[in-house]
Amino acid sequence: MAYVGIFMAAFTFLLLPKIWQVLKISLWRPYALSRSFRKQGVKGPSYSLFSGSLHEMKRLKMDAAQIVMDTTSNDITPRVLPQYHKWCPLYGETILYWFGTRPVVSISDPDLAKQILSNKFGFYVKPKCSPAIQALTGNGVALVNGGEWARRRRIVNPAFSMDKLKVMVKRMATCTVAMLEAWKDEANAAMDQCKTIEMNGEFRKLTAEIIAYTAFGSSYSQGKEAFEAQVELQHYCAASLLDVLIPGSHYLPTPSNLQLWKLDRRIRNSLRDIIKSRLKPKNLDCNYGDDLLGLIMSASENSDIKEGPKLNMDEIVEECKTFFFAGHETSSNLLTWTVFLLSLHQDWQTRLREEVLKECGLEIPDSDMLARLRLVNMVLLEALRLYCPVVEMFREASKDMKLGNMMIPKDAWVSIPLAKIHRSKEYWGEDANEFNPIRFKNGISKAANHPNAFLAFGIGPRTCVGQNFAMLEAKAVLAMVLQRFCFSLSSEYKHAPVDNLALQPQYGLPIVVKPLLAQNI
Ligand code: HEM
Repeated sequence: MAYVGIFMAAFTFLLLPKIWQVLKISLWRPYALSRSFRKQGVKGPSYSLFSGSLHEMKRLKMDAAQIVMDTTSNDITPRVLPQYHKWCPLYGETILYWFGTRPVVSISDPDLAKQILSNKFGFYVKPKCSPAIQALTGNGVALVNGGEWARRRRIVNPAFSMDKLKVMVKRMATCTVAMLEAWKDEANAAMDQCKTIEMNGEFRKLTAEIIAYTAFGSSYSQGKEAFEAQVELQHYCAASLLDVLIPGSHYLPTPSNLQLWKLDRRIRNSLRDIIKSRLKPKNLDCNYGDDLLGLIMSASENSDIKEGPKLNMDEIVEECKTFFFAGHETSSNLLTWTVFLLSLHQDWQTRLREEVLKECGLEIPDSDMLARLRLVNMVLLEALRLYCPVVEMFREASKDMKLGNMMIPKDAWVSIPLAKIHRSKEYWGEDANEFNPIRFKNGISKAANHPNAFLAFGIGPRTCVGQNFAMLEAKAVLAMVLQRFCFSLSSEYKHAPVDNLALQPQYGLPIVVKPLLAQNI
């Protein structure tokens, strides 16, 4: 009898509160929040126990992945953001849905997006990612929040200043020449001097080379090894994005966790070795080199940061991973989609080639030449608008927040679907889905009838730290391609943009390249 009493007492005091907690999170809160949002005029798909809207989203994504679009259509939302394509006609532009038990409010109004992304007090924070995503992207400046973020951003910023980037253009060009030489050899070996090349794969390799070279300079081959493991890791993460997260499951030695831990160890060890080799013999003037790693190590030593210590070894490792992840997928996809658009719009390809030959001749472009490429810049921005590598951004409300006419409760997420905002007719006009680089002739803020309708690099304090790097890299690579080749879309191409952590062509981008005979470079 006594045991039963003890059991009942334990049940009452230990288990009941837990059960109540689970019921509150998985039943009561979704019910109460759905009601409260409905009163504020915000509707959405109904909540399913534990999985929220995840199963529906997964199903819609799987169905969308079967669609092959018309090659000339730039309307990628049904394929890339199928959930909004289905839900918006039913519930309106602002939608409440559920990542498991977590409420997410999707915002498509640039004014509200600006309020979220530019919040002065940092009340909308970056949401905590799954351990797999953290291992992949690095728990660096892109993921941390608050004072920790400010400390890291201050250390990282100077490495991306324009004068430092100018030096890096040479390294970007060196990597590009090697790739283009290989293309030329392959094309010249063909009877008709034409060669079909899968551009997405080529640009991924190239941007990985560039980031490894600009990040690690002389330690480049060691850095490449680490980054190759990171690419492998990406396959595990992309597959698990819409899985329902079971608390604690990342500690279990499942086959995929074991593989993930192994890759993570390999990445860390390689990066630690590189950093250690820079530290000895100890550099007295704290000059660790002019590559990204060296600049960050120097900035960390020299900075007059009051709050908190300078970056330690593990933190530098995380920043290196962040640069690689943030810097190579996005940039390669910008190049991929720009080449795709220029293959379809041969008139623009000719115009850009004329501009490049006028400003750079047949020389390897330097940063001053690149700065004069106005049309190239406009085309890159238009490619970023139509095929933005990051299709959606998320933030978490760190306290109850008033947003427009809505109350966003603490812990709720807000999503900003860039790909949708970028093709809204309300902001971009009737030709929102057309390729029209001229719209950027007076700069980004005047391209649409709302100054914040272009969000490819984010806005506010957490805007992309590598955007100048990315634009210089894209201009340099594109200019060098245009100097040497004309190109057109292969008949094998299937138009199927897909969001695998960045916007990619699902079946690759086969492009027919032909060396320009007049340009013997
Ligand atoms: C076309 C190329 C690129 C695009 C479209 C892009 C896009 C973005 C976007 C949208 C954000 C903001 C994300 C958010 O607020 O949730 C971001 C942040 C960031 N990007 Fe990029 N990015 C590109 C290239 C790069 C490169 C080349 C690097 C570094 C080498 C880089 C490093 C970062 C970092 C570190 C952050 C986090 C900044 C912070 O939170 O303070 N990005 N990027």
